[in-house]
Amino acid sequence: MLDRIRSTQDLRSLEHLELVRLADELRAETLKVVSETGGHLGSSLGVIELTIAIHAVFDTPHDKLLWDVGHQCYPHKILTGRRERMSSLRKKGGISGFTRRSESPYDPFGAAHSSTSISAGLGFSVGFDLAGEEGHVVCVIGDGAMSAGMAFEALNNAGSLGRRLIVILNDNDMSISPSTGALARHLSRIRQITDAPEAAATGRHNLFQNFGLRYVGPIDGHDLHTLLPLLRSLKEADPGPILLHAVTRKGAGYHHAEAAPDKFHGVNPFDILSGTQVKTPAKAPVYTKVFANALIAEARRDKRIIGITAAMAAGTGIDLFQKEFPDRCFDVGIAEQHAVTFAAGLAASGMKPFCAIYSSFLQRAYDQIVHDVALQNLPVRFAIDRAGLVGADGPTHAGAFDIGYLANLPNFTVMAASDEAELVHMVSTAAAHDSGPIAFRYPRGEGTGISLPAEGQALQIGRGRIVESGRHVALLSFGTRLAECLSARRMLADYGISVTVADARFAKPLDTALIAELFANHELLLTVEEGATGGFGALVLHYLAQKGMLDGRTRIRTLTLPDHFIAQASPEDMYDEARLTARHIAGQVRGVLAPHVSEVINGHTRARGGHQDATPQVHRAEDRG
Ligand SMILES: Cc1ncc(C[n+]2csc(CCOP(=O)(O)OP(=O)(O)O)c2C)c(N)n1
Ligand SMILES: CC(=O)[C@@H](O)[C@H](O)COP(=O)(O)O
Ligand SMILES: [Mg+2]
Repeated sequence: MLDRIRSTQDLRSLEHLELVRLADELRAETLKVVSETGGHLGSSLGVIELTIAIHAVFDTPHDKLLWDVGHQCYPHKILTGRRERMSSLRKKGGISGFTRRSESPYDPFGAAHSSTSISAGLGFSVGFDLAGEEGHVVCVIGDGAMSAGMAFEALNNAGSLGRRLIVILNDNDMSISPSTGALARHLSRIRQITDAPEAAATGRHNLFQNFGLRYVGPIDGHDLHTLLPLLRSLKEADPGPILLHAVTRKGAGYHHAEAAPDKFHGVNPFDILSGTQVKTPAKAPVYTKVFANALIAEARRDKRIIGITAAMAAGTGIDLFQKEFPDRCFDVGIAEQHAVTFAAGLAASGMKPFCAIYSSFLQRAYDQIVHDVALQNLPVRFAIDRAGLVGADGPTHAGAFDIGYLANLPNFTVMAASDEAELVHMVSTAAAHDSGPIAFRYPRGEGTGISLPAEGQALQIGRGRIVESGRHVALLSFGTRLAECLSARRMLADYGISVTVADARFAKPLDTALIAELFANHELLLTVEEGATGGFGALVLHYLAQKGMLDGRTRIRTLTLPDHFIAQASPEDMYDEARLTARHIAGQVRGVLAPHVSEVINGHTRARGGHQDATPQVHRAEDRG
């Protein structure tokens, strides 16, 4: 059956029973693809029937189908002309793991960050009206995504505008982990109506109806015999917003995923029979685990320490904290804005809240960071995981901007761990720092393998460290590019170029003494960061300019992420494209010095402050204080 589908037009010509058979084939194909590529399995298996029914009833791509988050879009992609390319899913040059406008007309709107579909869908609906065009808009949003404030902003507007819009709530009672919050309870109450008709009366006026949407359901989201006629009737219904409540099972049709829907939310390639995922042996602990253990150690000493996550308990390691401190741990649902201001309230009440949020998801809470935290100088601690480039999730999940968007805020202290030992110390530093907001960032994945300190030591705020000394060039790293800087140092030694490598540790407050010394005592200062332009390097330049030190005698370059979004690939390949690897750093040094390299190496450079041979007398590597 699947072989007959070249476009959704073909799908619309299938008989009912052929669609039922197609569902089995589509489920098997989705399972096979993801077992080979890895990716978001559970949510994709949960929408097989919904995907078929929507494309069978609506005239896609003219009618717009929006997938919230988009992580469940693999069956949609298989049915909309991308079947042959699915083996490239989430790989370099391959199919994205989320919907993308540039990929297909069947993807009218990109996604990956949750809870955007109703807003965008309403935009398309009003767009049809204003263009005088007939068209339907269907938004599929999960119960987890529905818990975000943005979804309610959209419902509020949709309910009042009264435009034609079909919202399908894909309710599997799961986010990544089990759904939390009052909405989850409300949905479970509504779901019970199917089992207890007498309860129907009480369920009549549910939340969605009170928002002005016609509510239909709850129905079995896996039953095509129900879905197909119902969607056809909704398509012909009078214009106005409708919410269809479809009850599904995350991982439906694959027993391993149904039994452990959290474990099968995002998977590595796996063996279908056993459900065993392929895992490369870890060379070092992952940063997330190091953070969680360090926070637990601090929380044992200080009962004011609170852990907060926005529906990413496992992803941030807060689930480990929750095991030991259930009363001091809060999963607020997909609600980053609320998480930040909730933390601000806790800080104002004398607690020590640690808000553990991925860098890219934290973008959603920027005004709360500025208005509720920075402006009031409240000591909220931000544990920013997935800083820098993350790999298969691609540009939507890149932690590219937090340095710039935090270090420009008054009262903030902004740190980046250069390795997992530094991360332990930064957790202690944040725990001890009660005079204002403080953030520390660290990447997805494994550390360097450096031995971890038995106990974290609070760092002296605003102090960086020299890791290796040299004479000609200084590499000042902010974050985990430090390892690449040390490799570049070894490469440059082969050309007779002697390199100092320093770990800035802080983007705010800057270690101005270290920067001034490095700048005064080297031919070239290079800053390196896993962030977009306008972050650490810009702040160093700003400082040197303000001090009138940019006199041309010392050269300076700032290495940052490029001014374009980098498509998914392995993190290594993405950093290669970003030109932030050791060979790029070394190449940049040689490029800048090229015309003068012999003078530089032989010490016959321009008249300078007489420090030619002095190794900068600043903080030593062992100086943790
Ligand atoms: C703003 C934002 N925060 C967090 C996430 C991480 N995330 C991806 S999927 C997901 C759970 C979504 O649950 P639901 O909408 O119910 O979809 P399901 O996986 O159950 O199909 C979360 C929290 C995200 N994508 N965007
Ligand atoms: C779809 C989504 O946003 C999450 O599932 C995200 O992909 C998790 O990222 P990590 O795999 O880095 O935890
Ligand atoms: Mg769900």
